[in-house]
Amino acid sequence: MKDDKGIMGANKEDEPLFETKIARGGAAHKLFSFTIIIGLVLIWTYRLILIPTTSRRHSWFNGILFFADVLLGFYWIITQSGRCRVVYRYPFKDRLITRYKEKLPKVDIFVCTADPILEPPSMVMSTVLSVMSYNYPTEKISVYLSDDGGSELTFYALLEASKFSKSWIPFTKKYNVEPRSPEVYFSHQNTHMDNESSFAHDWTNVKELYEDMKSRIDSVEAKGCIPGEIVDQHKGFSEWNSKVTKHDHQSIVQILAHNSDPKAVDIEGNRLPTLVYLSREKKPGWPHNFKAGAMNALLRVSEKISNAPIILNVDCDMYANDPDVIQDALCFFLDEKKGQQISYVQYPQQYNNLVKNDIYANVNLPINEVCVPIIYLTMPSLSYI
Ligand SMILES: O=c1ccn([C@@H]2O[C@H](COP(=O)(O)OP(=O)(O)O[C@H]3O[C@H](CO)[C@@H](O)[C@H](O)[C@H]3O)[C@@H](O)[C@H]2O)c(=O)[nH]1
Ligand SMILES: [Mn+2]
Repeated sequence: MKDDKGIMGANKEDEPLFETKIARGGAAHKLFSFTIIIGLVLIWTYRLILIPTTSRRHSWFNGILFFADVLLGFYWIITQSGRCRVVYRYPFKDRLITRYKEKLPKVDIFVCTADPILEPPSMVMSTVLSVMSYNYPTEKISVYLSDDGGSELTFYALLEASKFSKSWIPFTKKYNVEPRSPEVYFSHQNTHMDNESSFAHDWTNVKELYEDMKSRIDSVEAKGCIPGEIVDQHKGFSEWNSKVTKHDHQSIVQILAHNSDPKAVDIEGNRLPTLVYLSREKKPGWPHNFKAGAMNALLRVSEKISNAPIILNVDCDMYANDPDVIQDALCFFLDEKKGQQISYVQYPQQYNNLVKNDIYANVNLPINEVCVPIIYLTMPSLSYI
């Protein structure tokens, strides 16, 4: 008998957490590219050698054409850099879970919003609820909403979302529903369930709670201010007064749930993720640096509250269409051999609600469906609502 890595097979602890495979057909693509490069060089040579000398106007015009050909060829060559050696990466979540169990790291999730009119709070809450319900130990997740709109409407919406999360999170995990954005989930599954199963019962119940929450948020938004009886429900509203505007206000930080608080539990008694509202200080004349500025403020605030080693960032108009997003990313960060070289994992984005003609080509067919199709099957992606 040899050692563990011999006859007995590879030591489980040594197995990598992700695998990189080179796509097939690389040689054929290189050959194809090479023939195009030859074509390009021939066109350039043709232009250079056969510059018409009959008139100055002709040679000037031909010079411009030569320049255009060189530019187009150059751009084409640059695009080849991403296609000549396509690799696919496959994370092994099961190995991650069995190896790390209780030792899985804490994760801070940053959601940025900037304007309650352009980015309606009910939409932002679906994003927040989708990230709160990832398949990951809830006591290790902290969700921070950065509100550059400095709006009490967004704060109110987050308060509503924190109450609804007590039903939404256990529902998603019990039935493994996908996607975890309640707005997208219920708009895909909008038929009435009339059977007697416990799923149908829970589904109807949670859908009703969701619709109620959404209509409360939307009606407060339509009014443009928070009714007095709601203001009395939470001391956080005292941060707002008539002087607070989007561009001029003090820092506002409100912790709506903390996962070390034994009272912060869902309807089944499981710990809730930490949930924090942040609206960083703004003063007229001081550059706030948009999303980058918001991320800096989020780093400083989260450092004091949860200080997780891993940070996940989403825009407020996104949702994760795969609840295992965190586990997938951790396979790259925690891989014993290669993890130290990785500081950043980016998921592909897909766009929803596009107009039929997609005049700005947002659906990005060449990249999403031709160049990296397998990544879509194996990697989670963040989607725009
Ligand atoms: O002062 C600001 C301005 C924007 N945002 C947020 O930043 C995000 C992105 O802004 P958006 O205007 O929606 O830009 P998009 O073009 O939709 O987003 C793409 O482009 C951005 C800037 O290039 C990147 O930051 C995003 O991640 C990327 O998805 C949104 O959540 C905003 O709420 C702020 O937090 N503060
Ligand atoms: Mn956006």
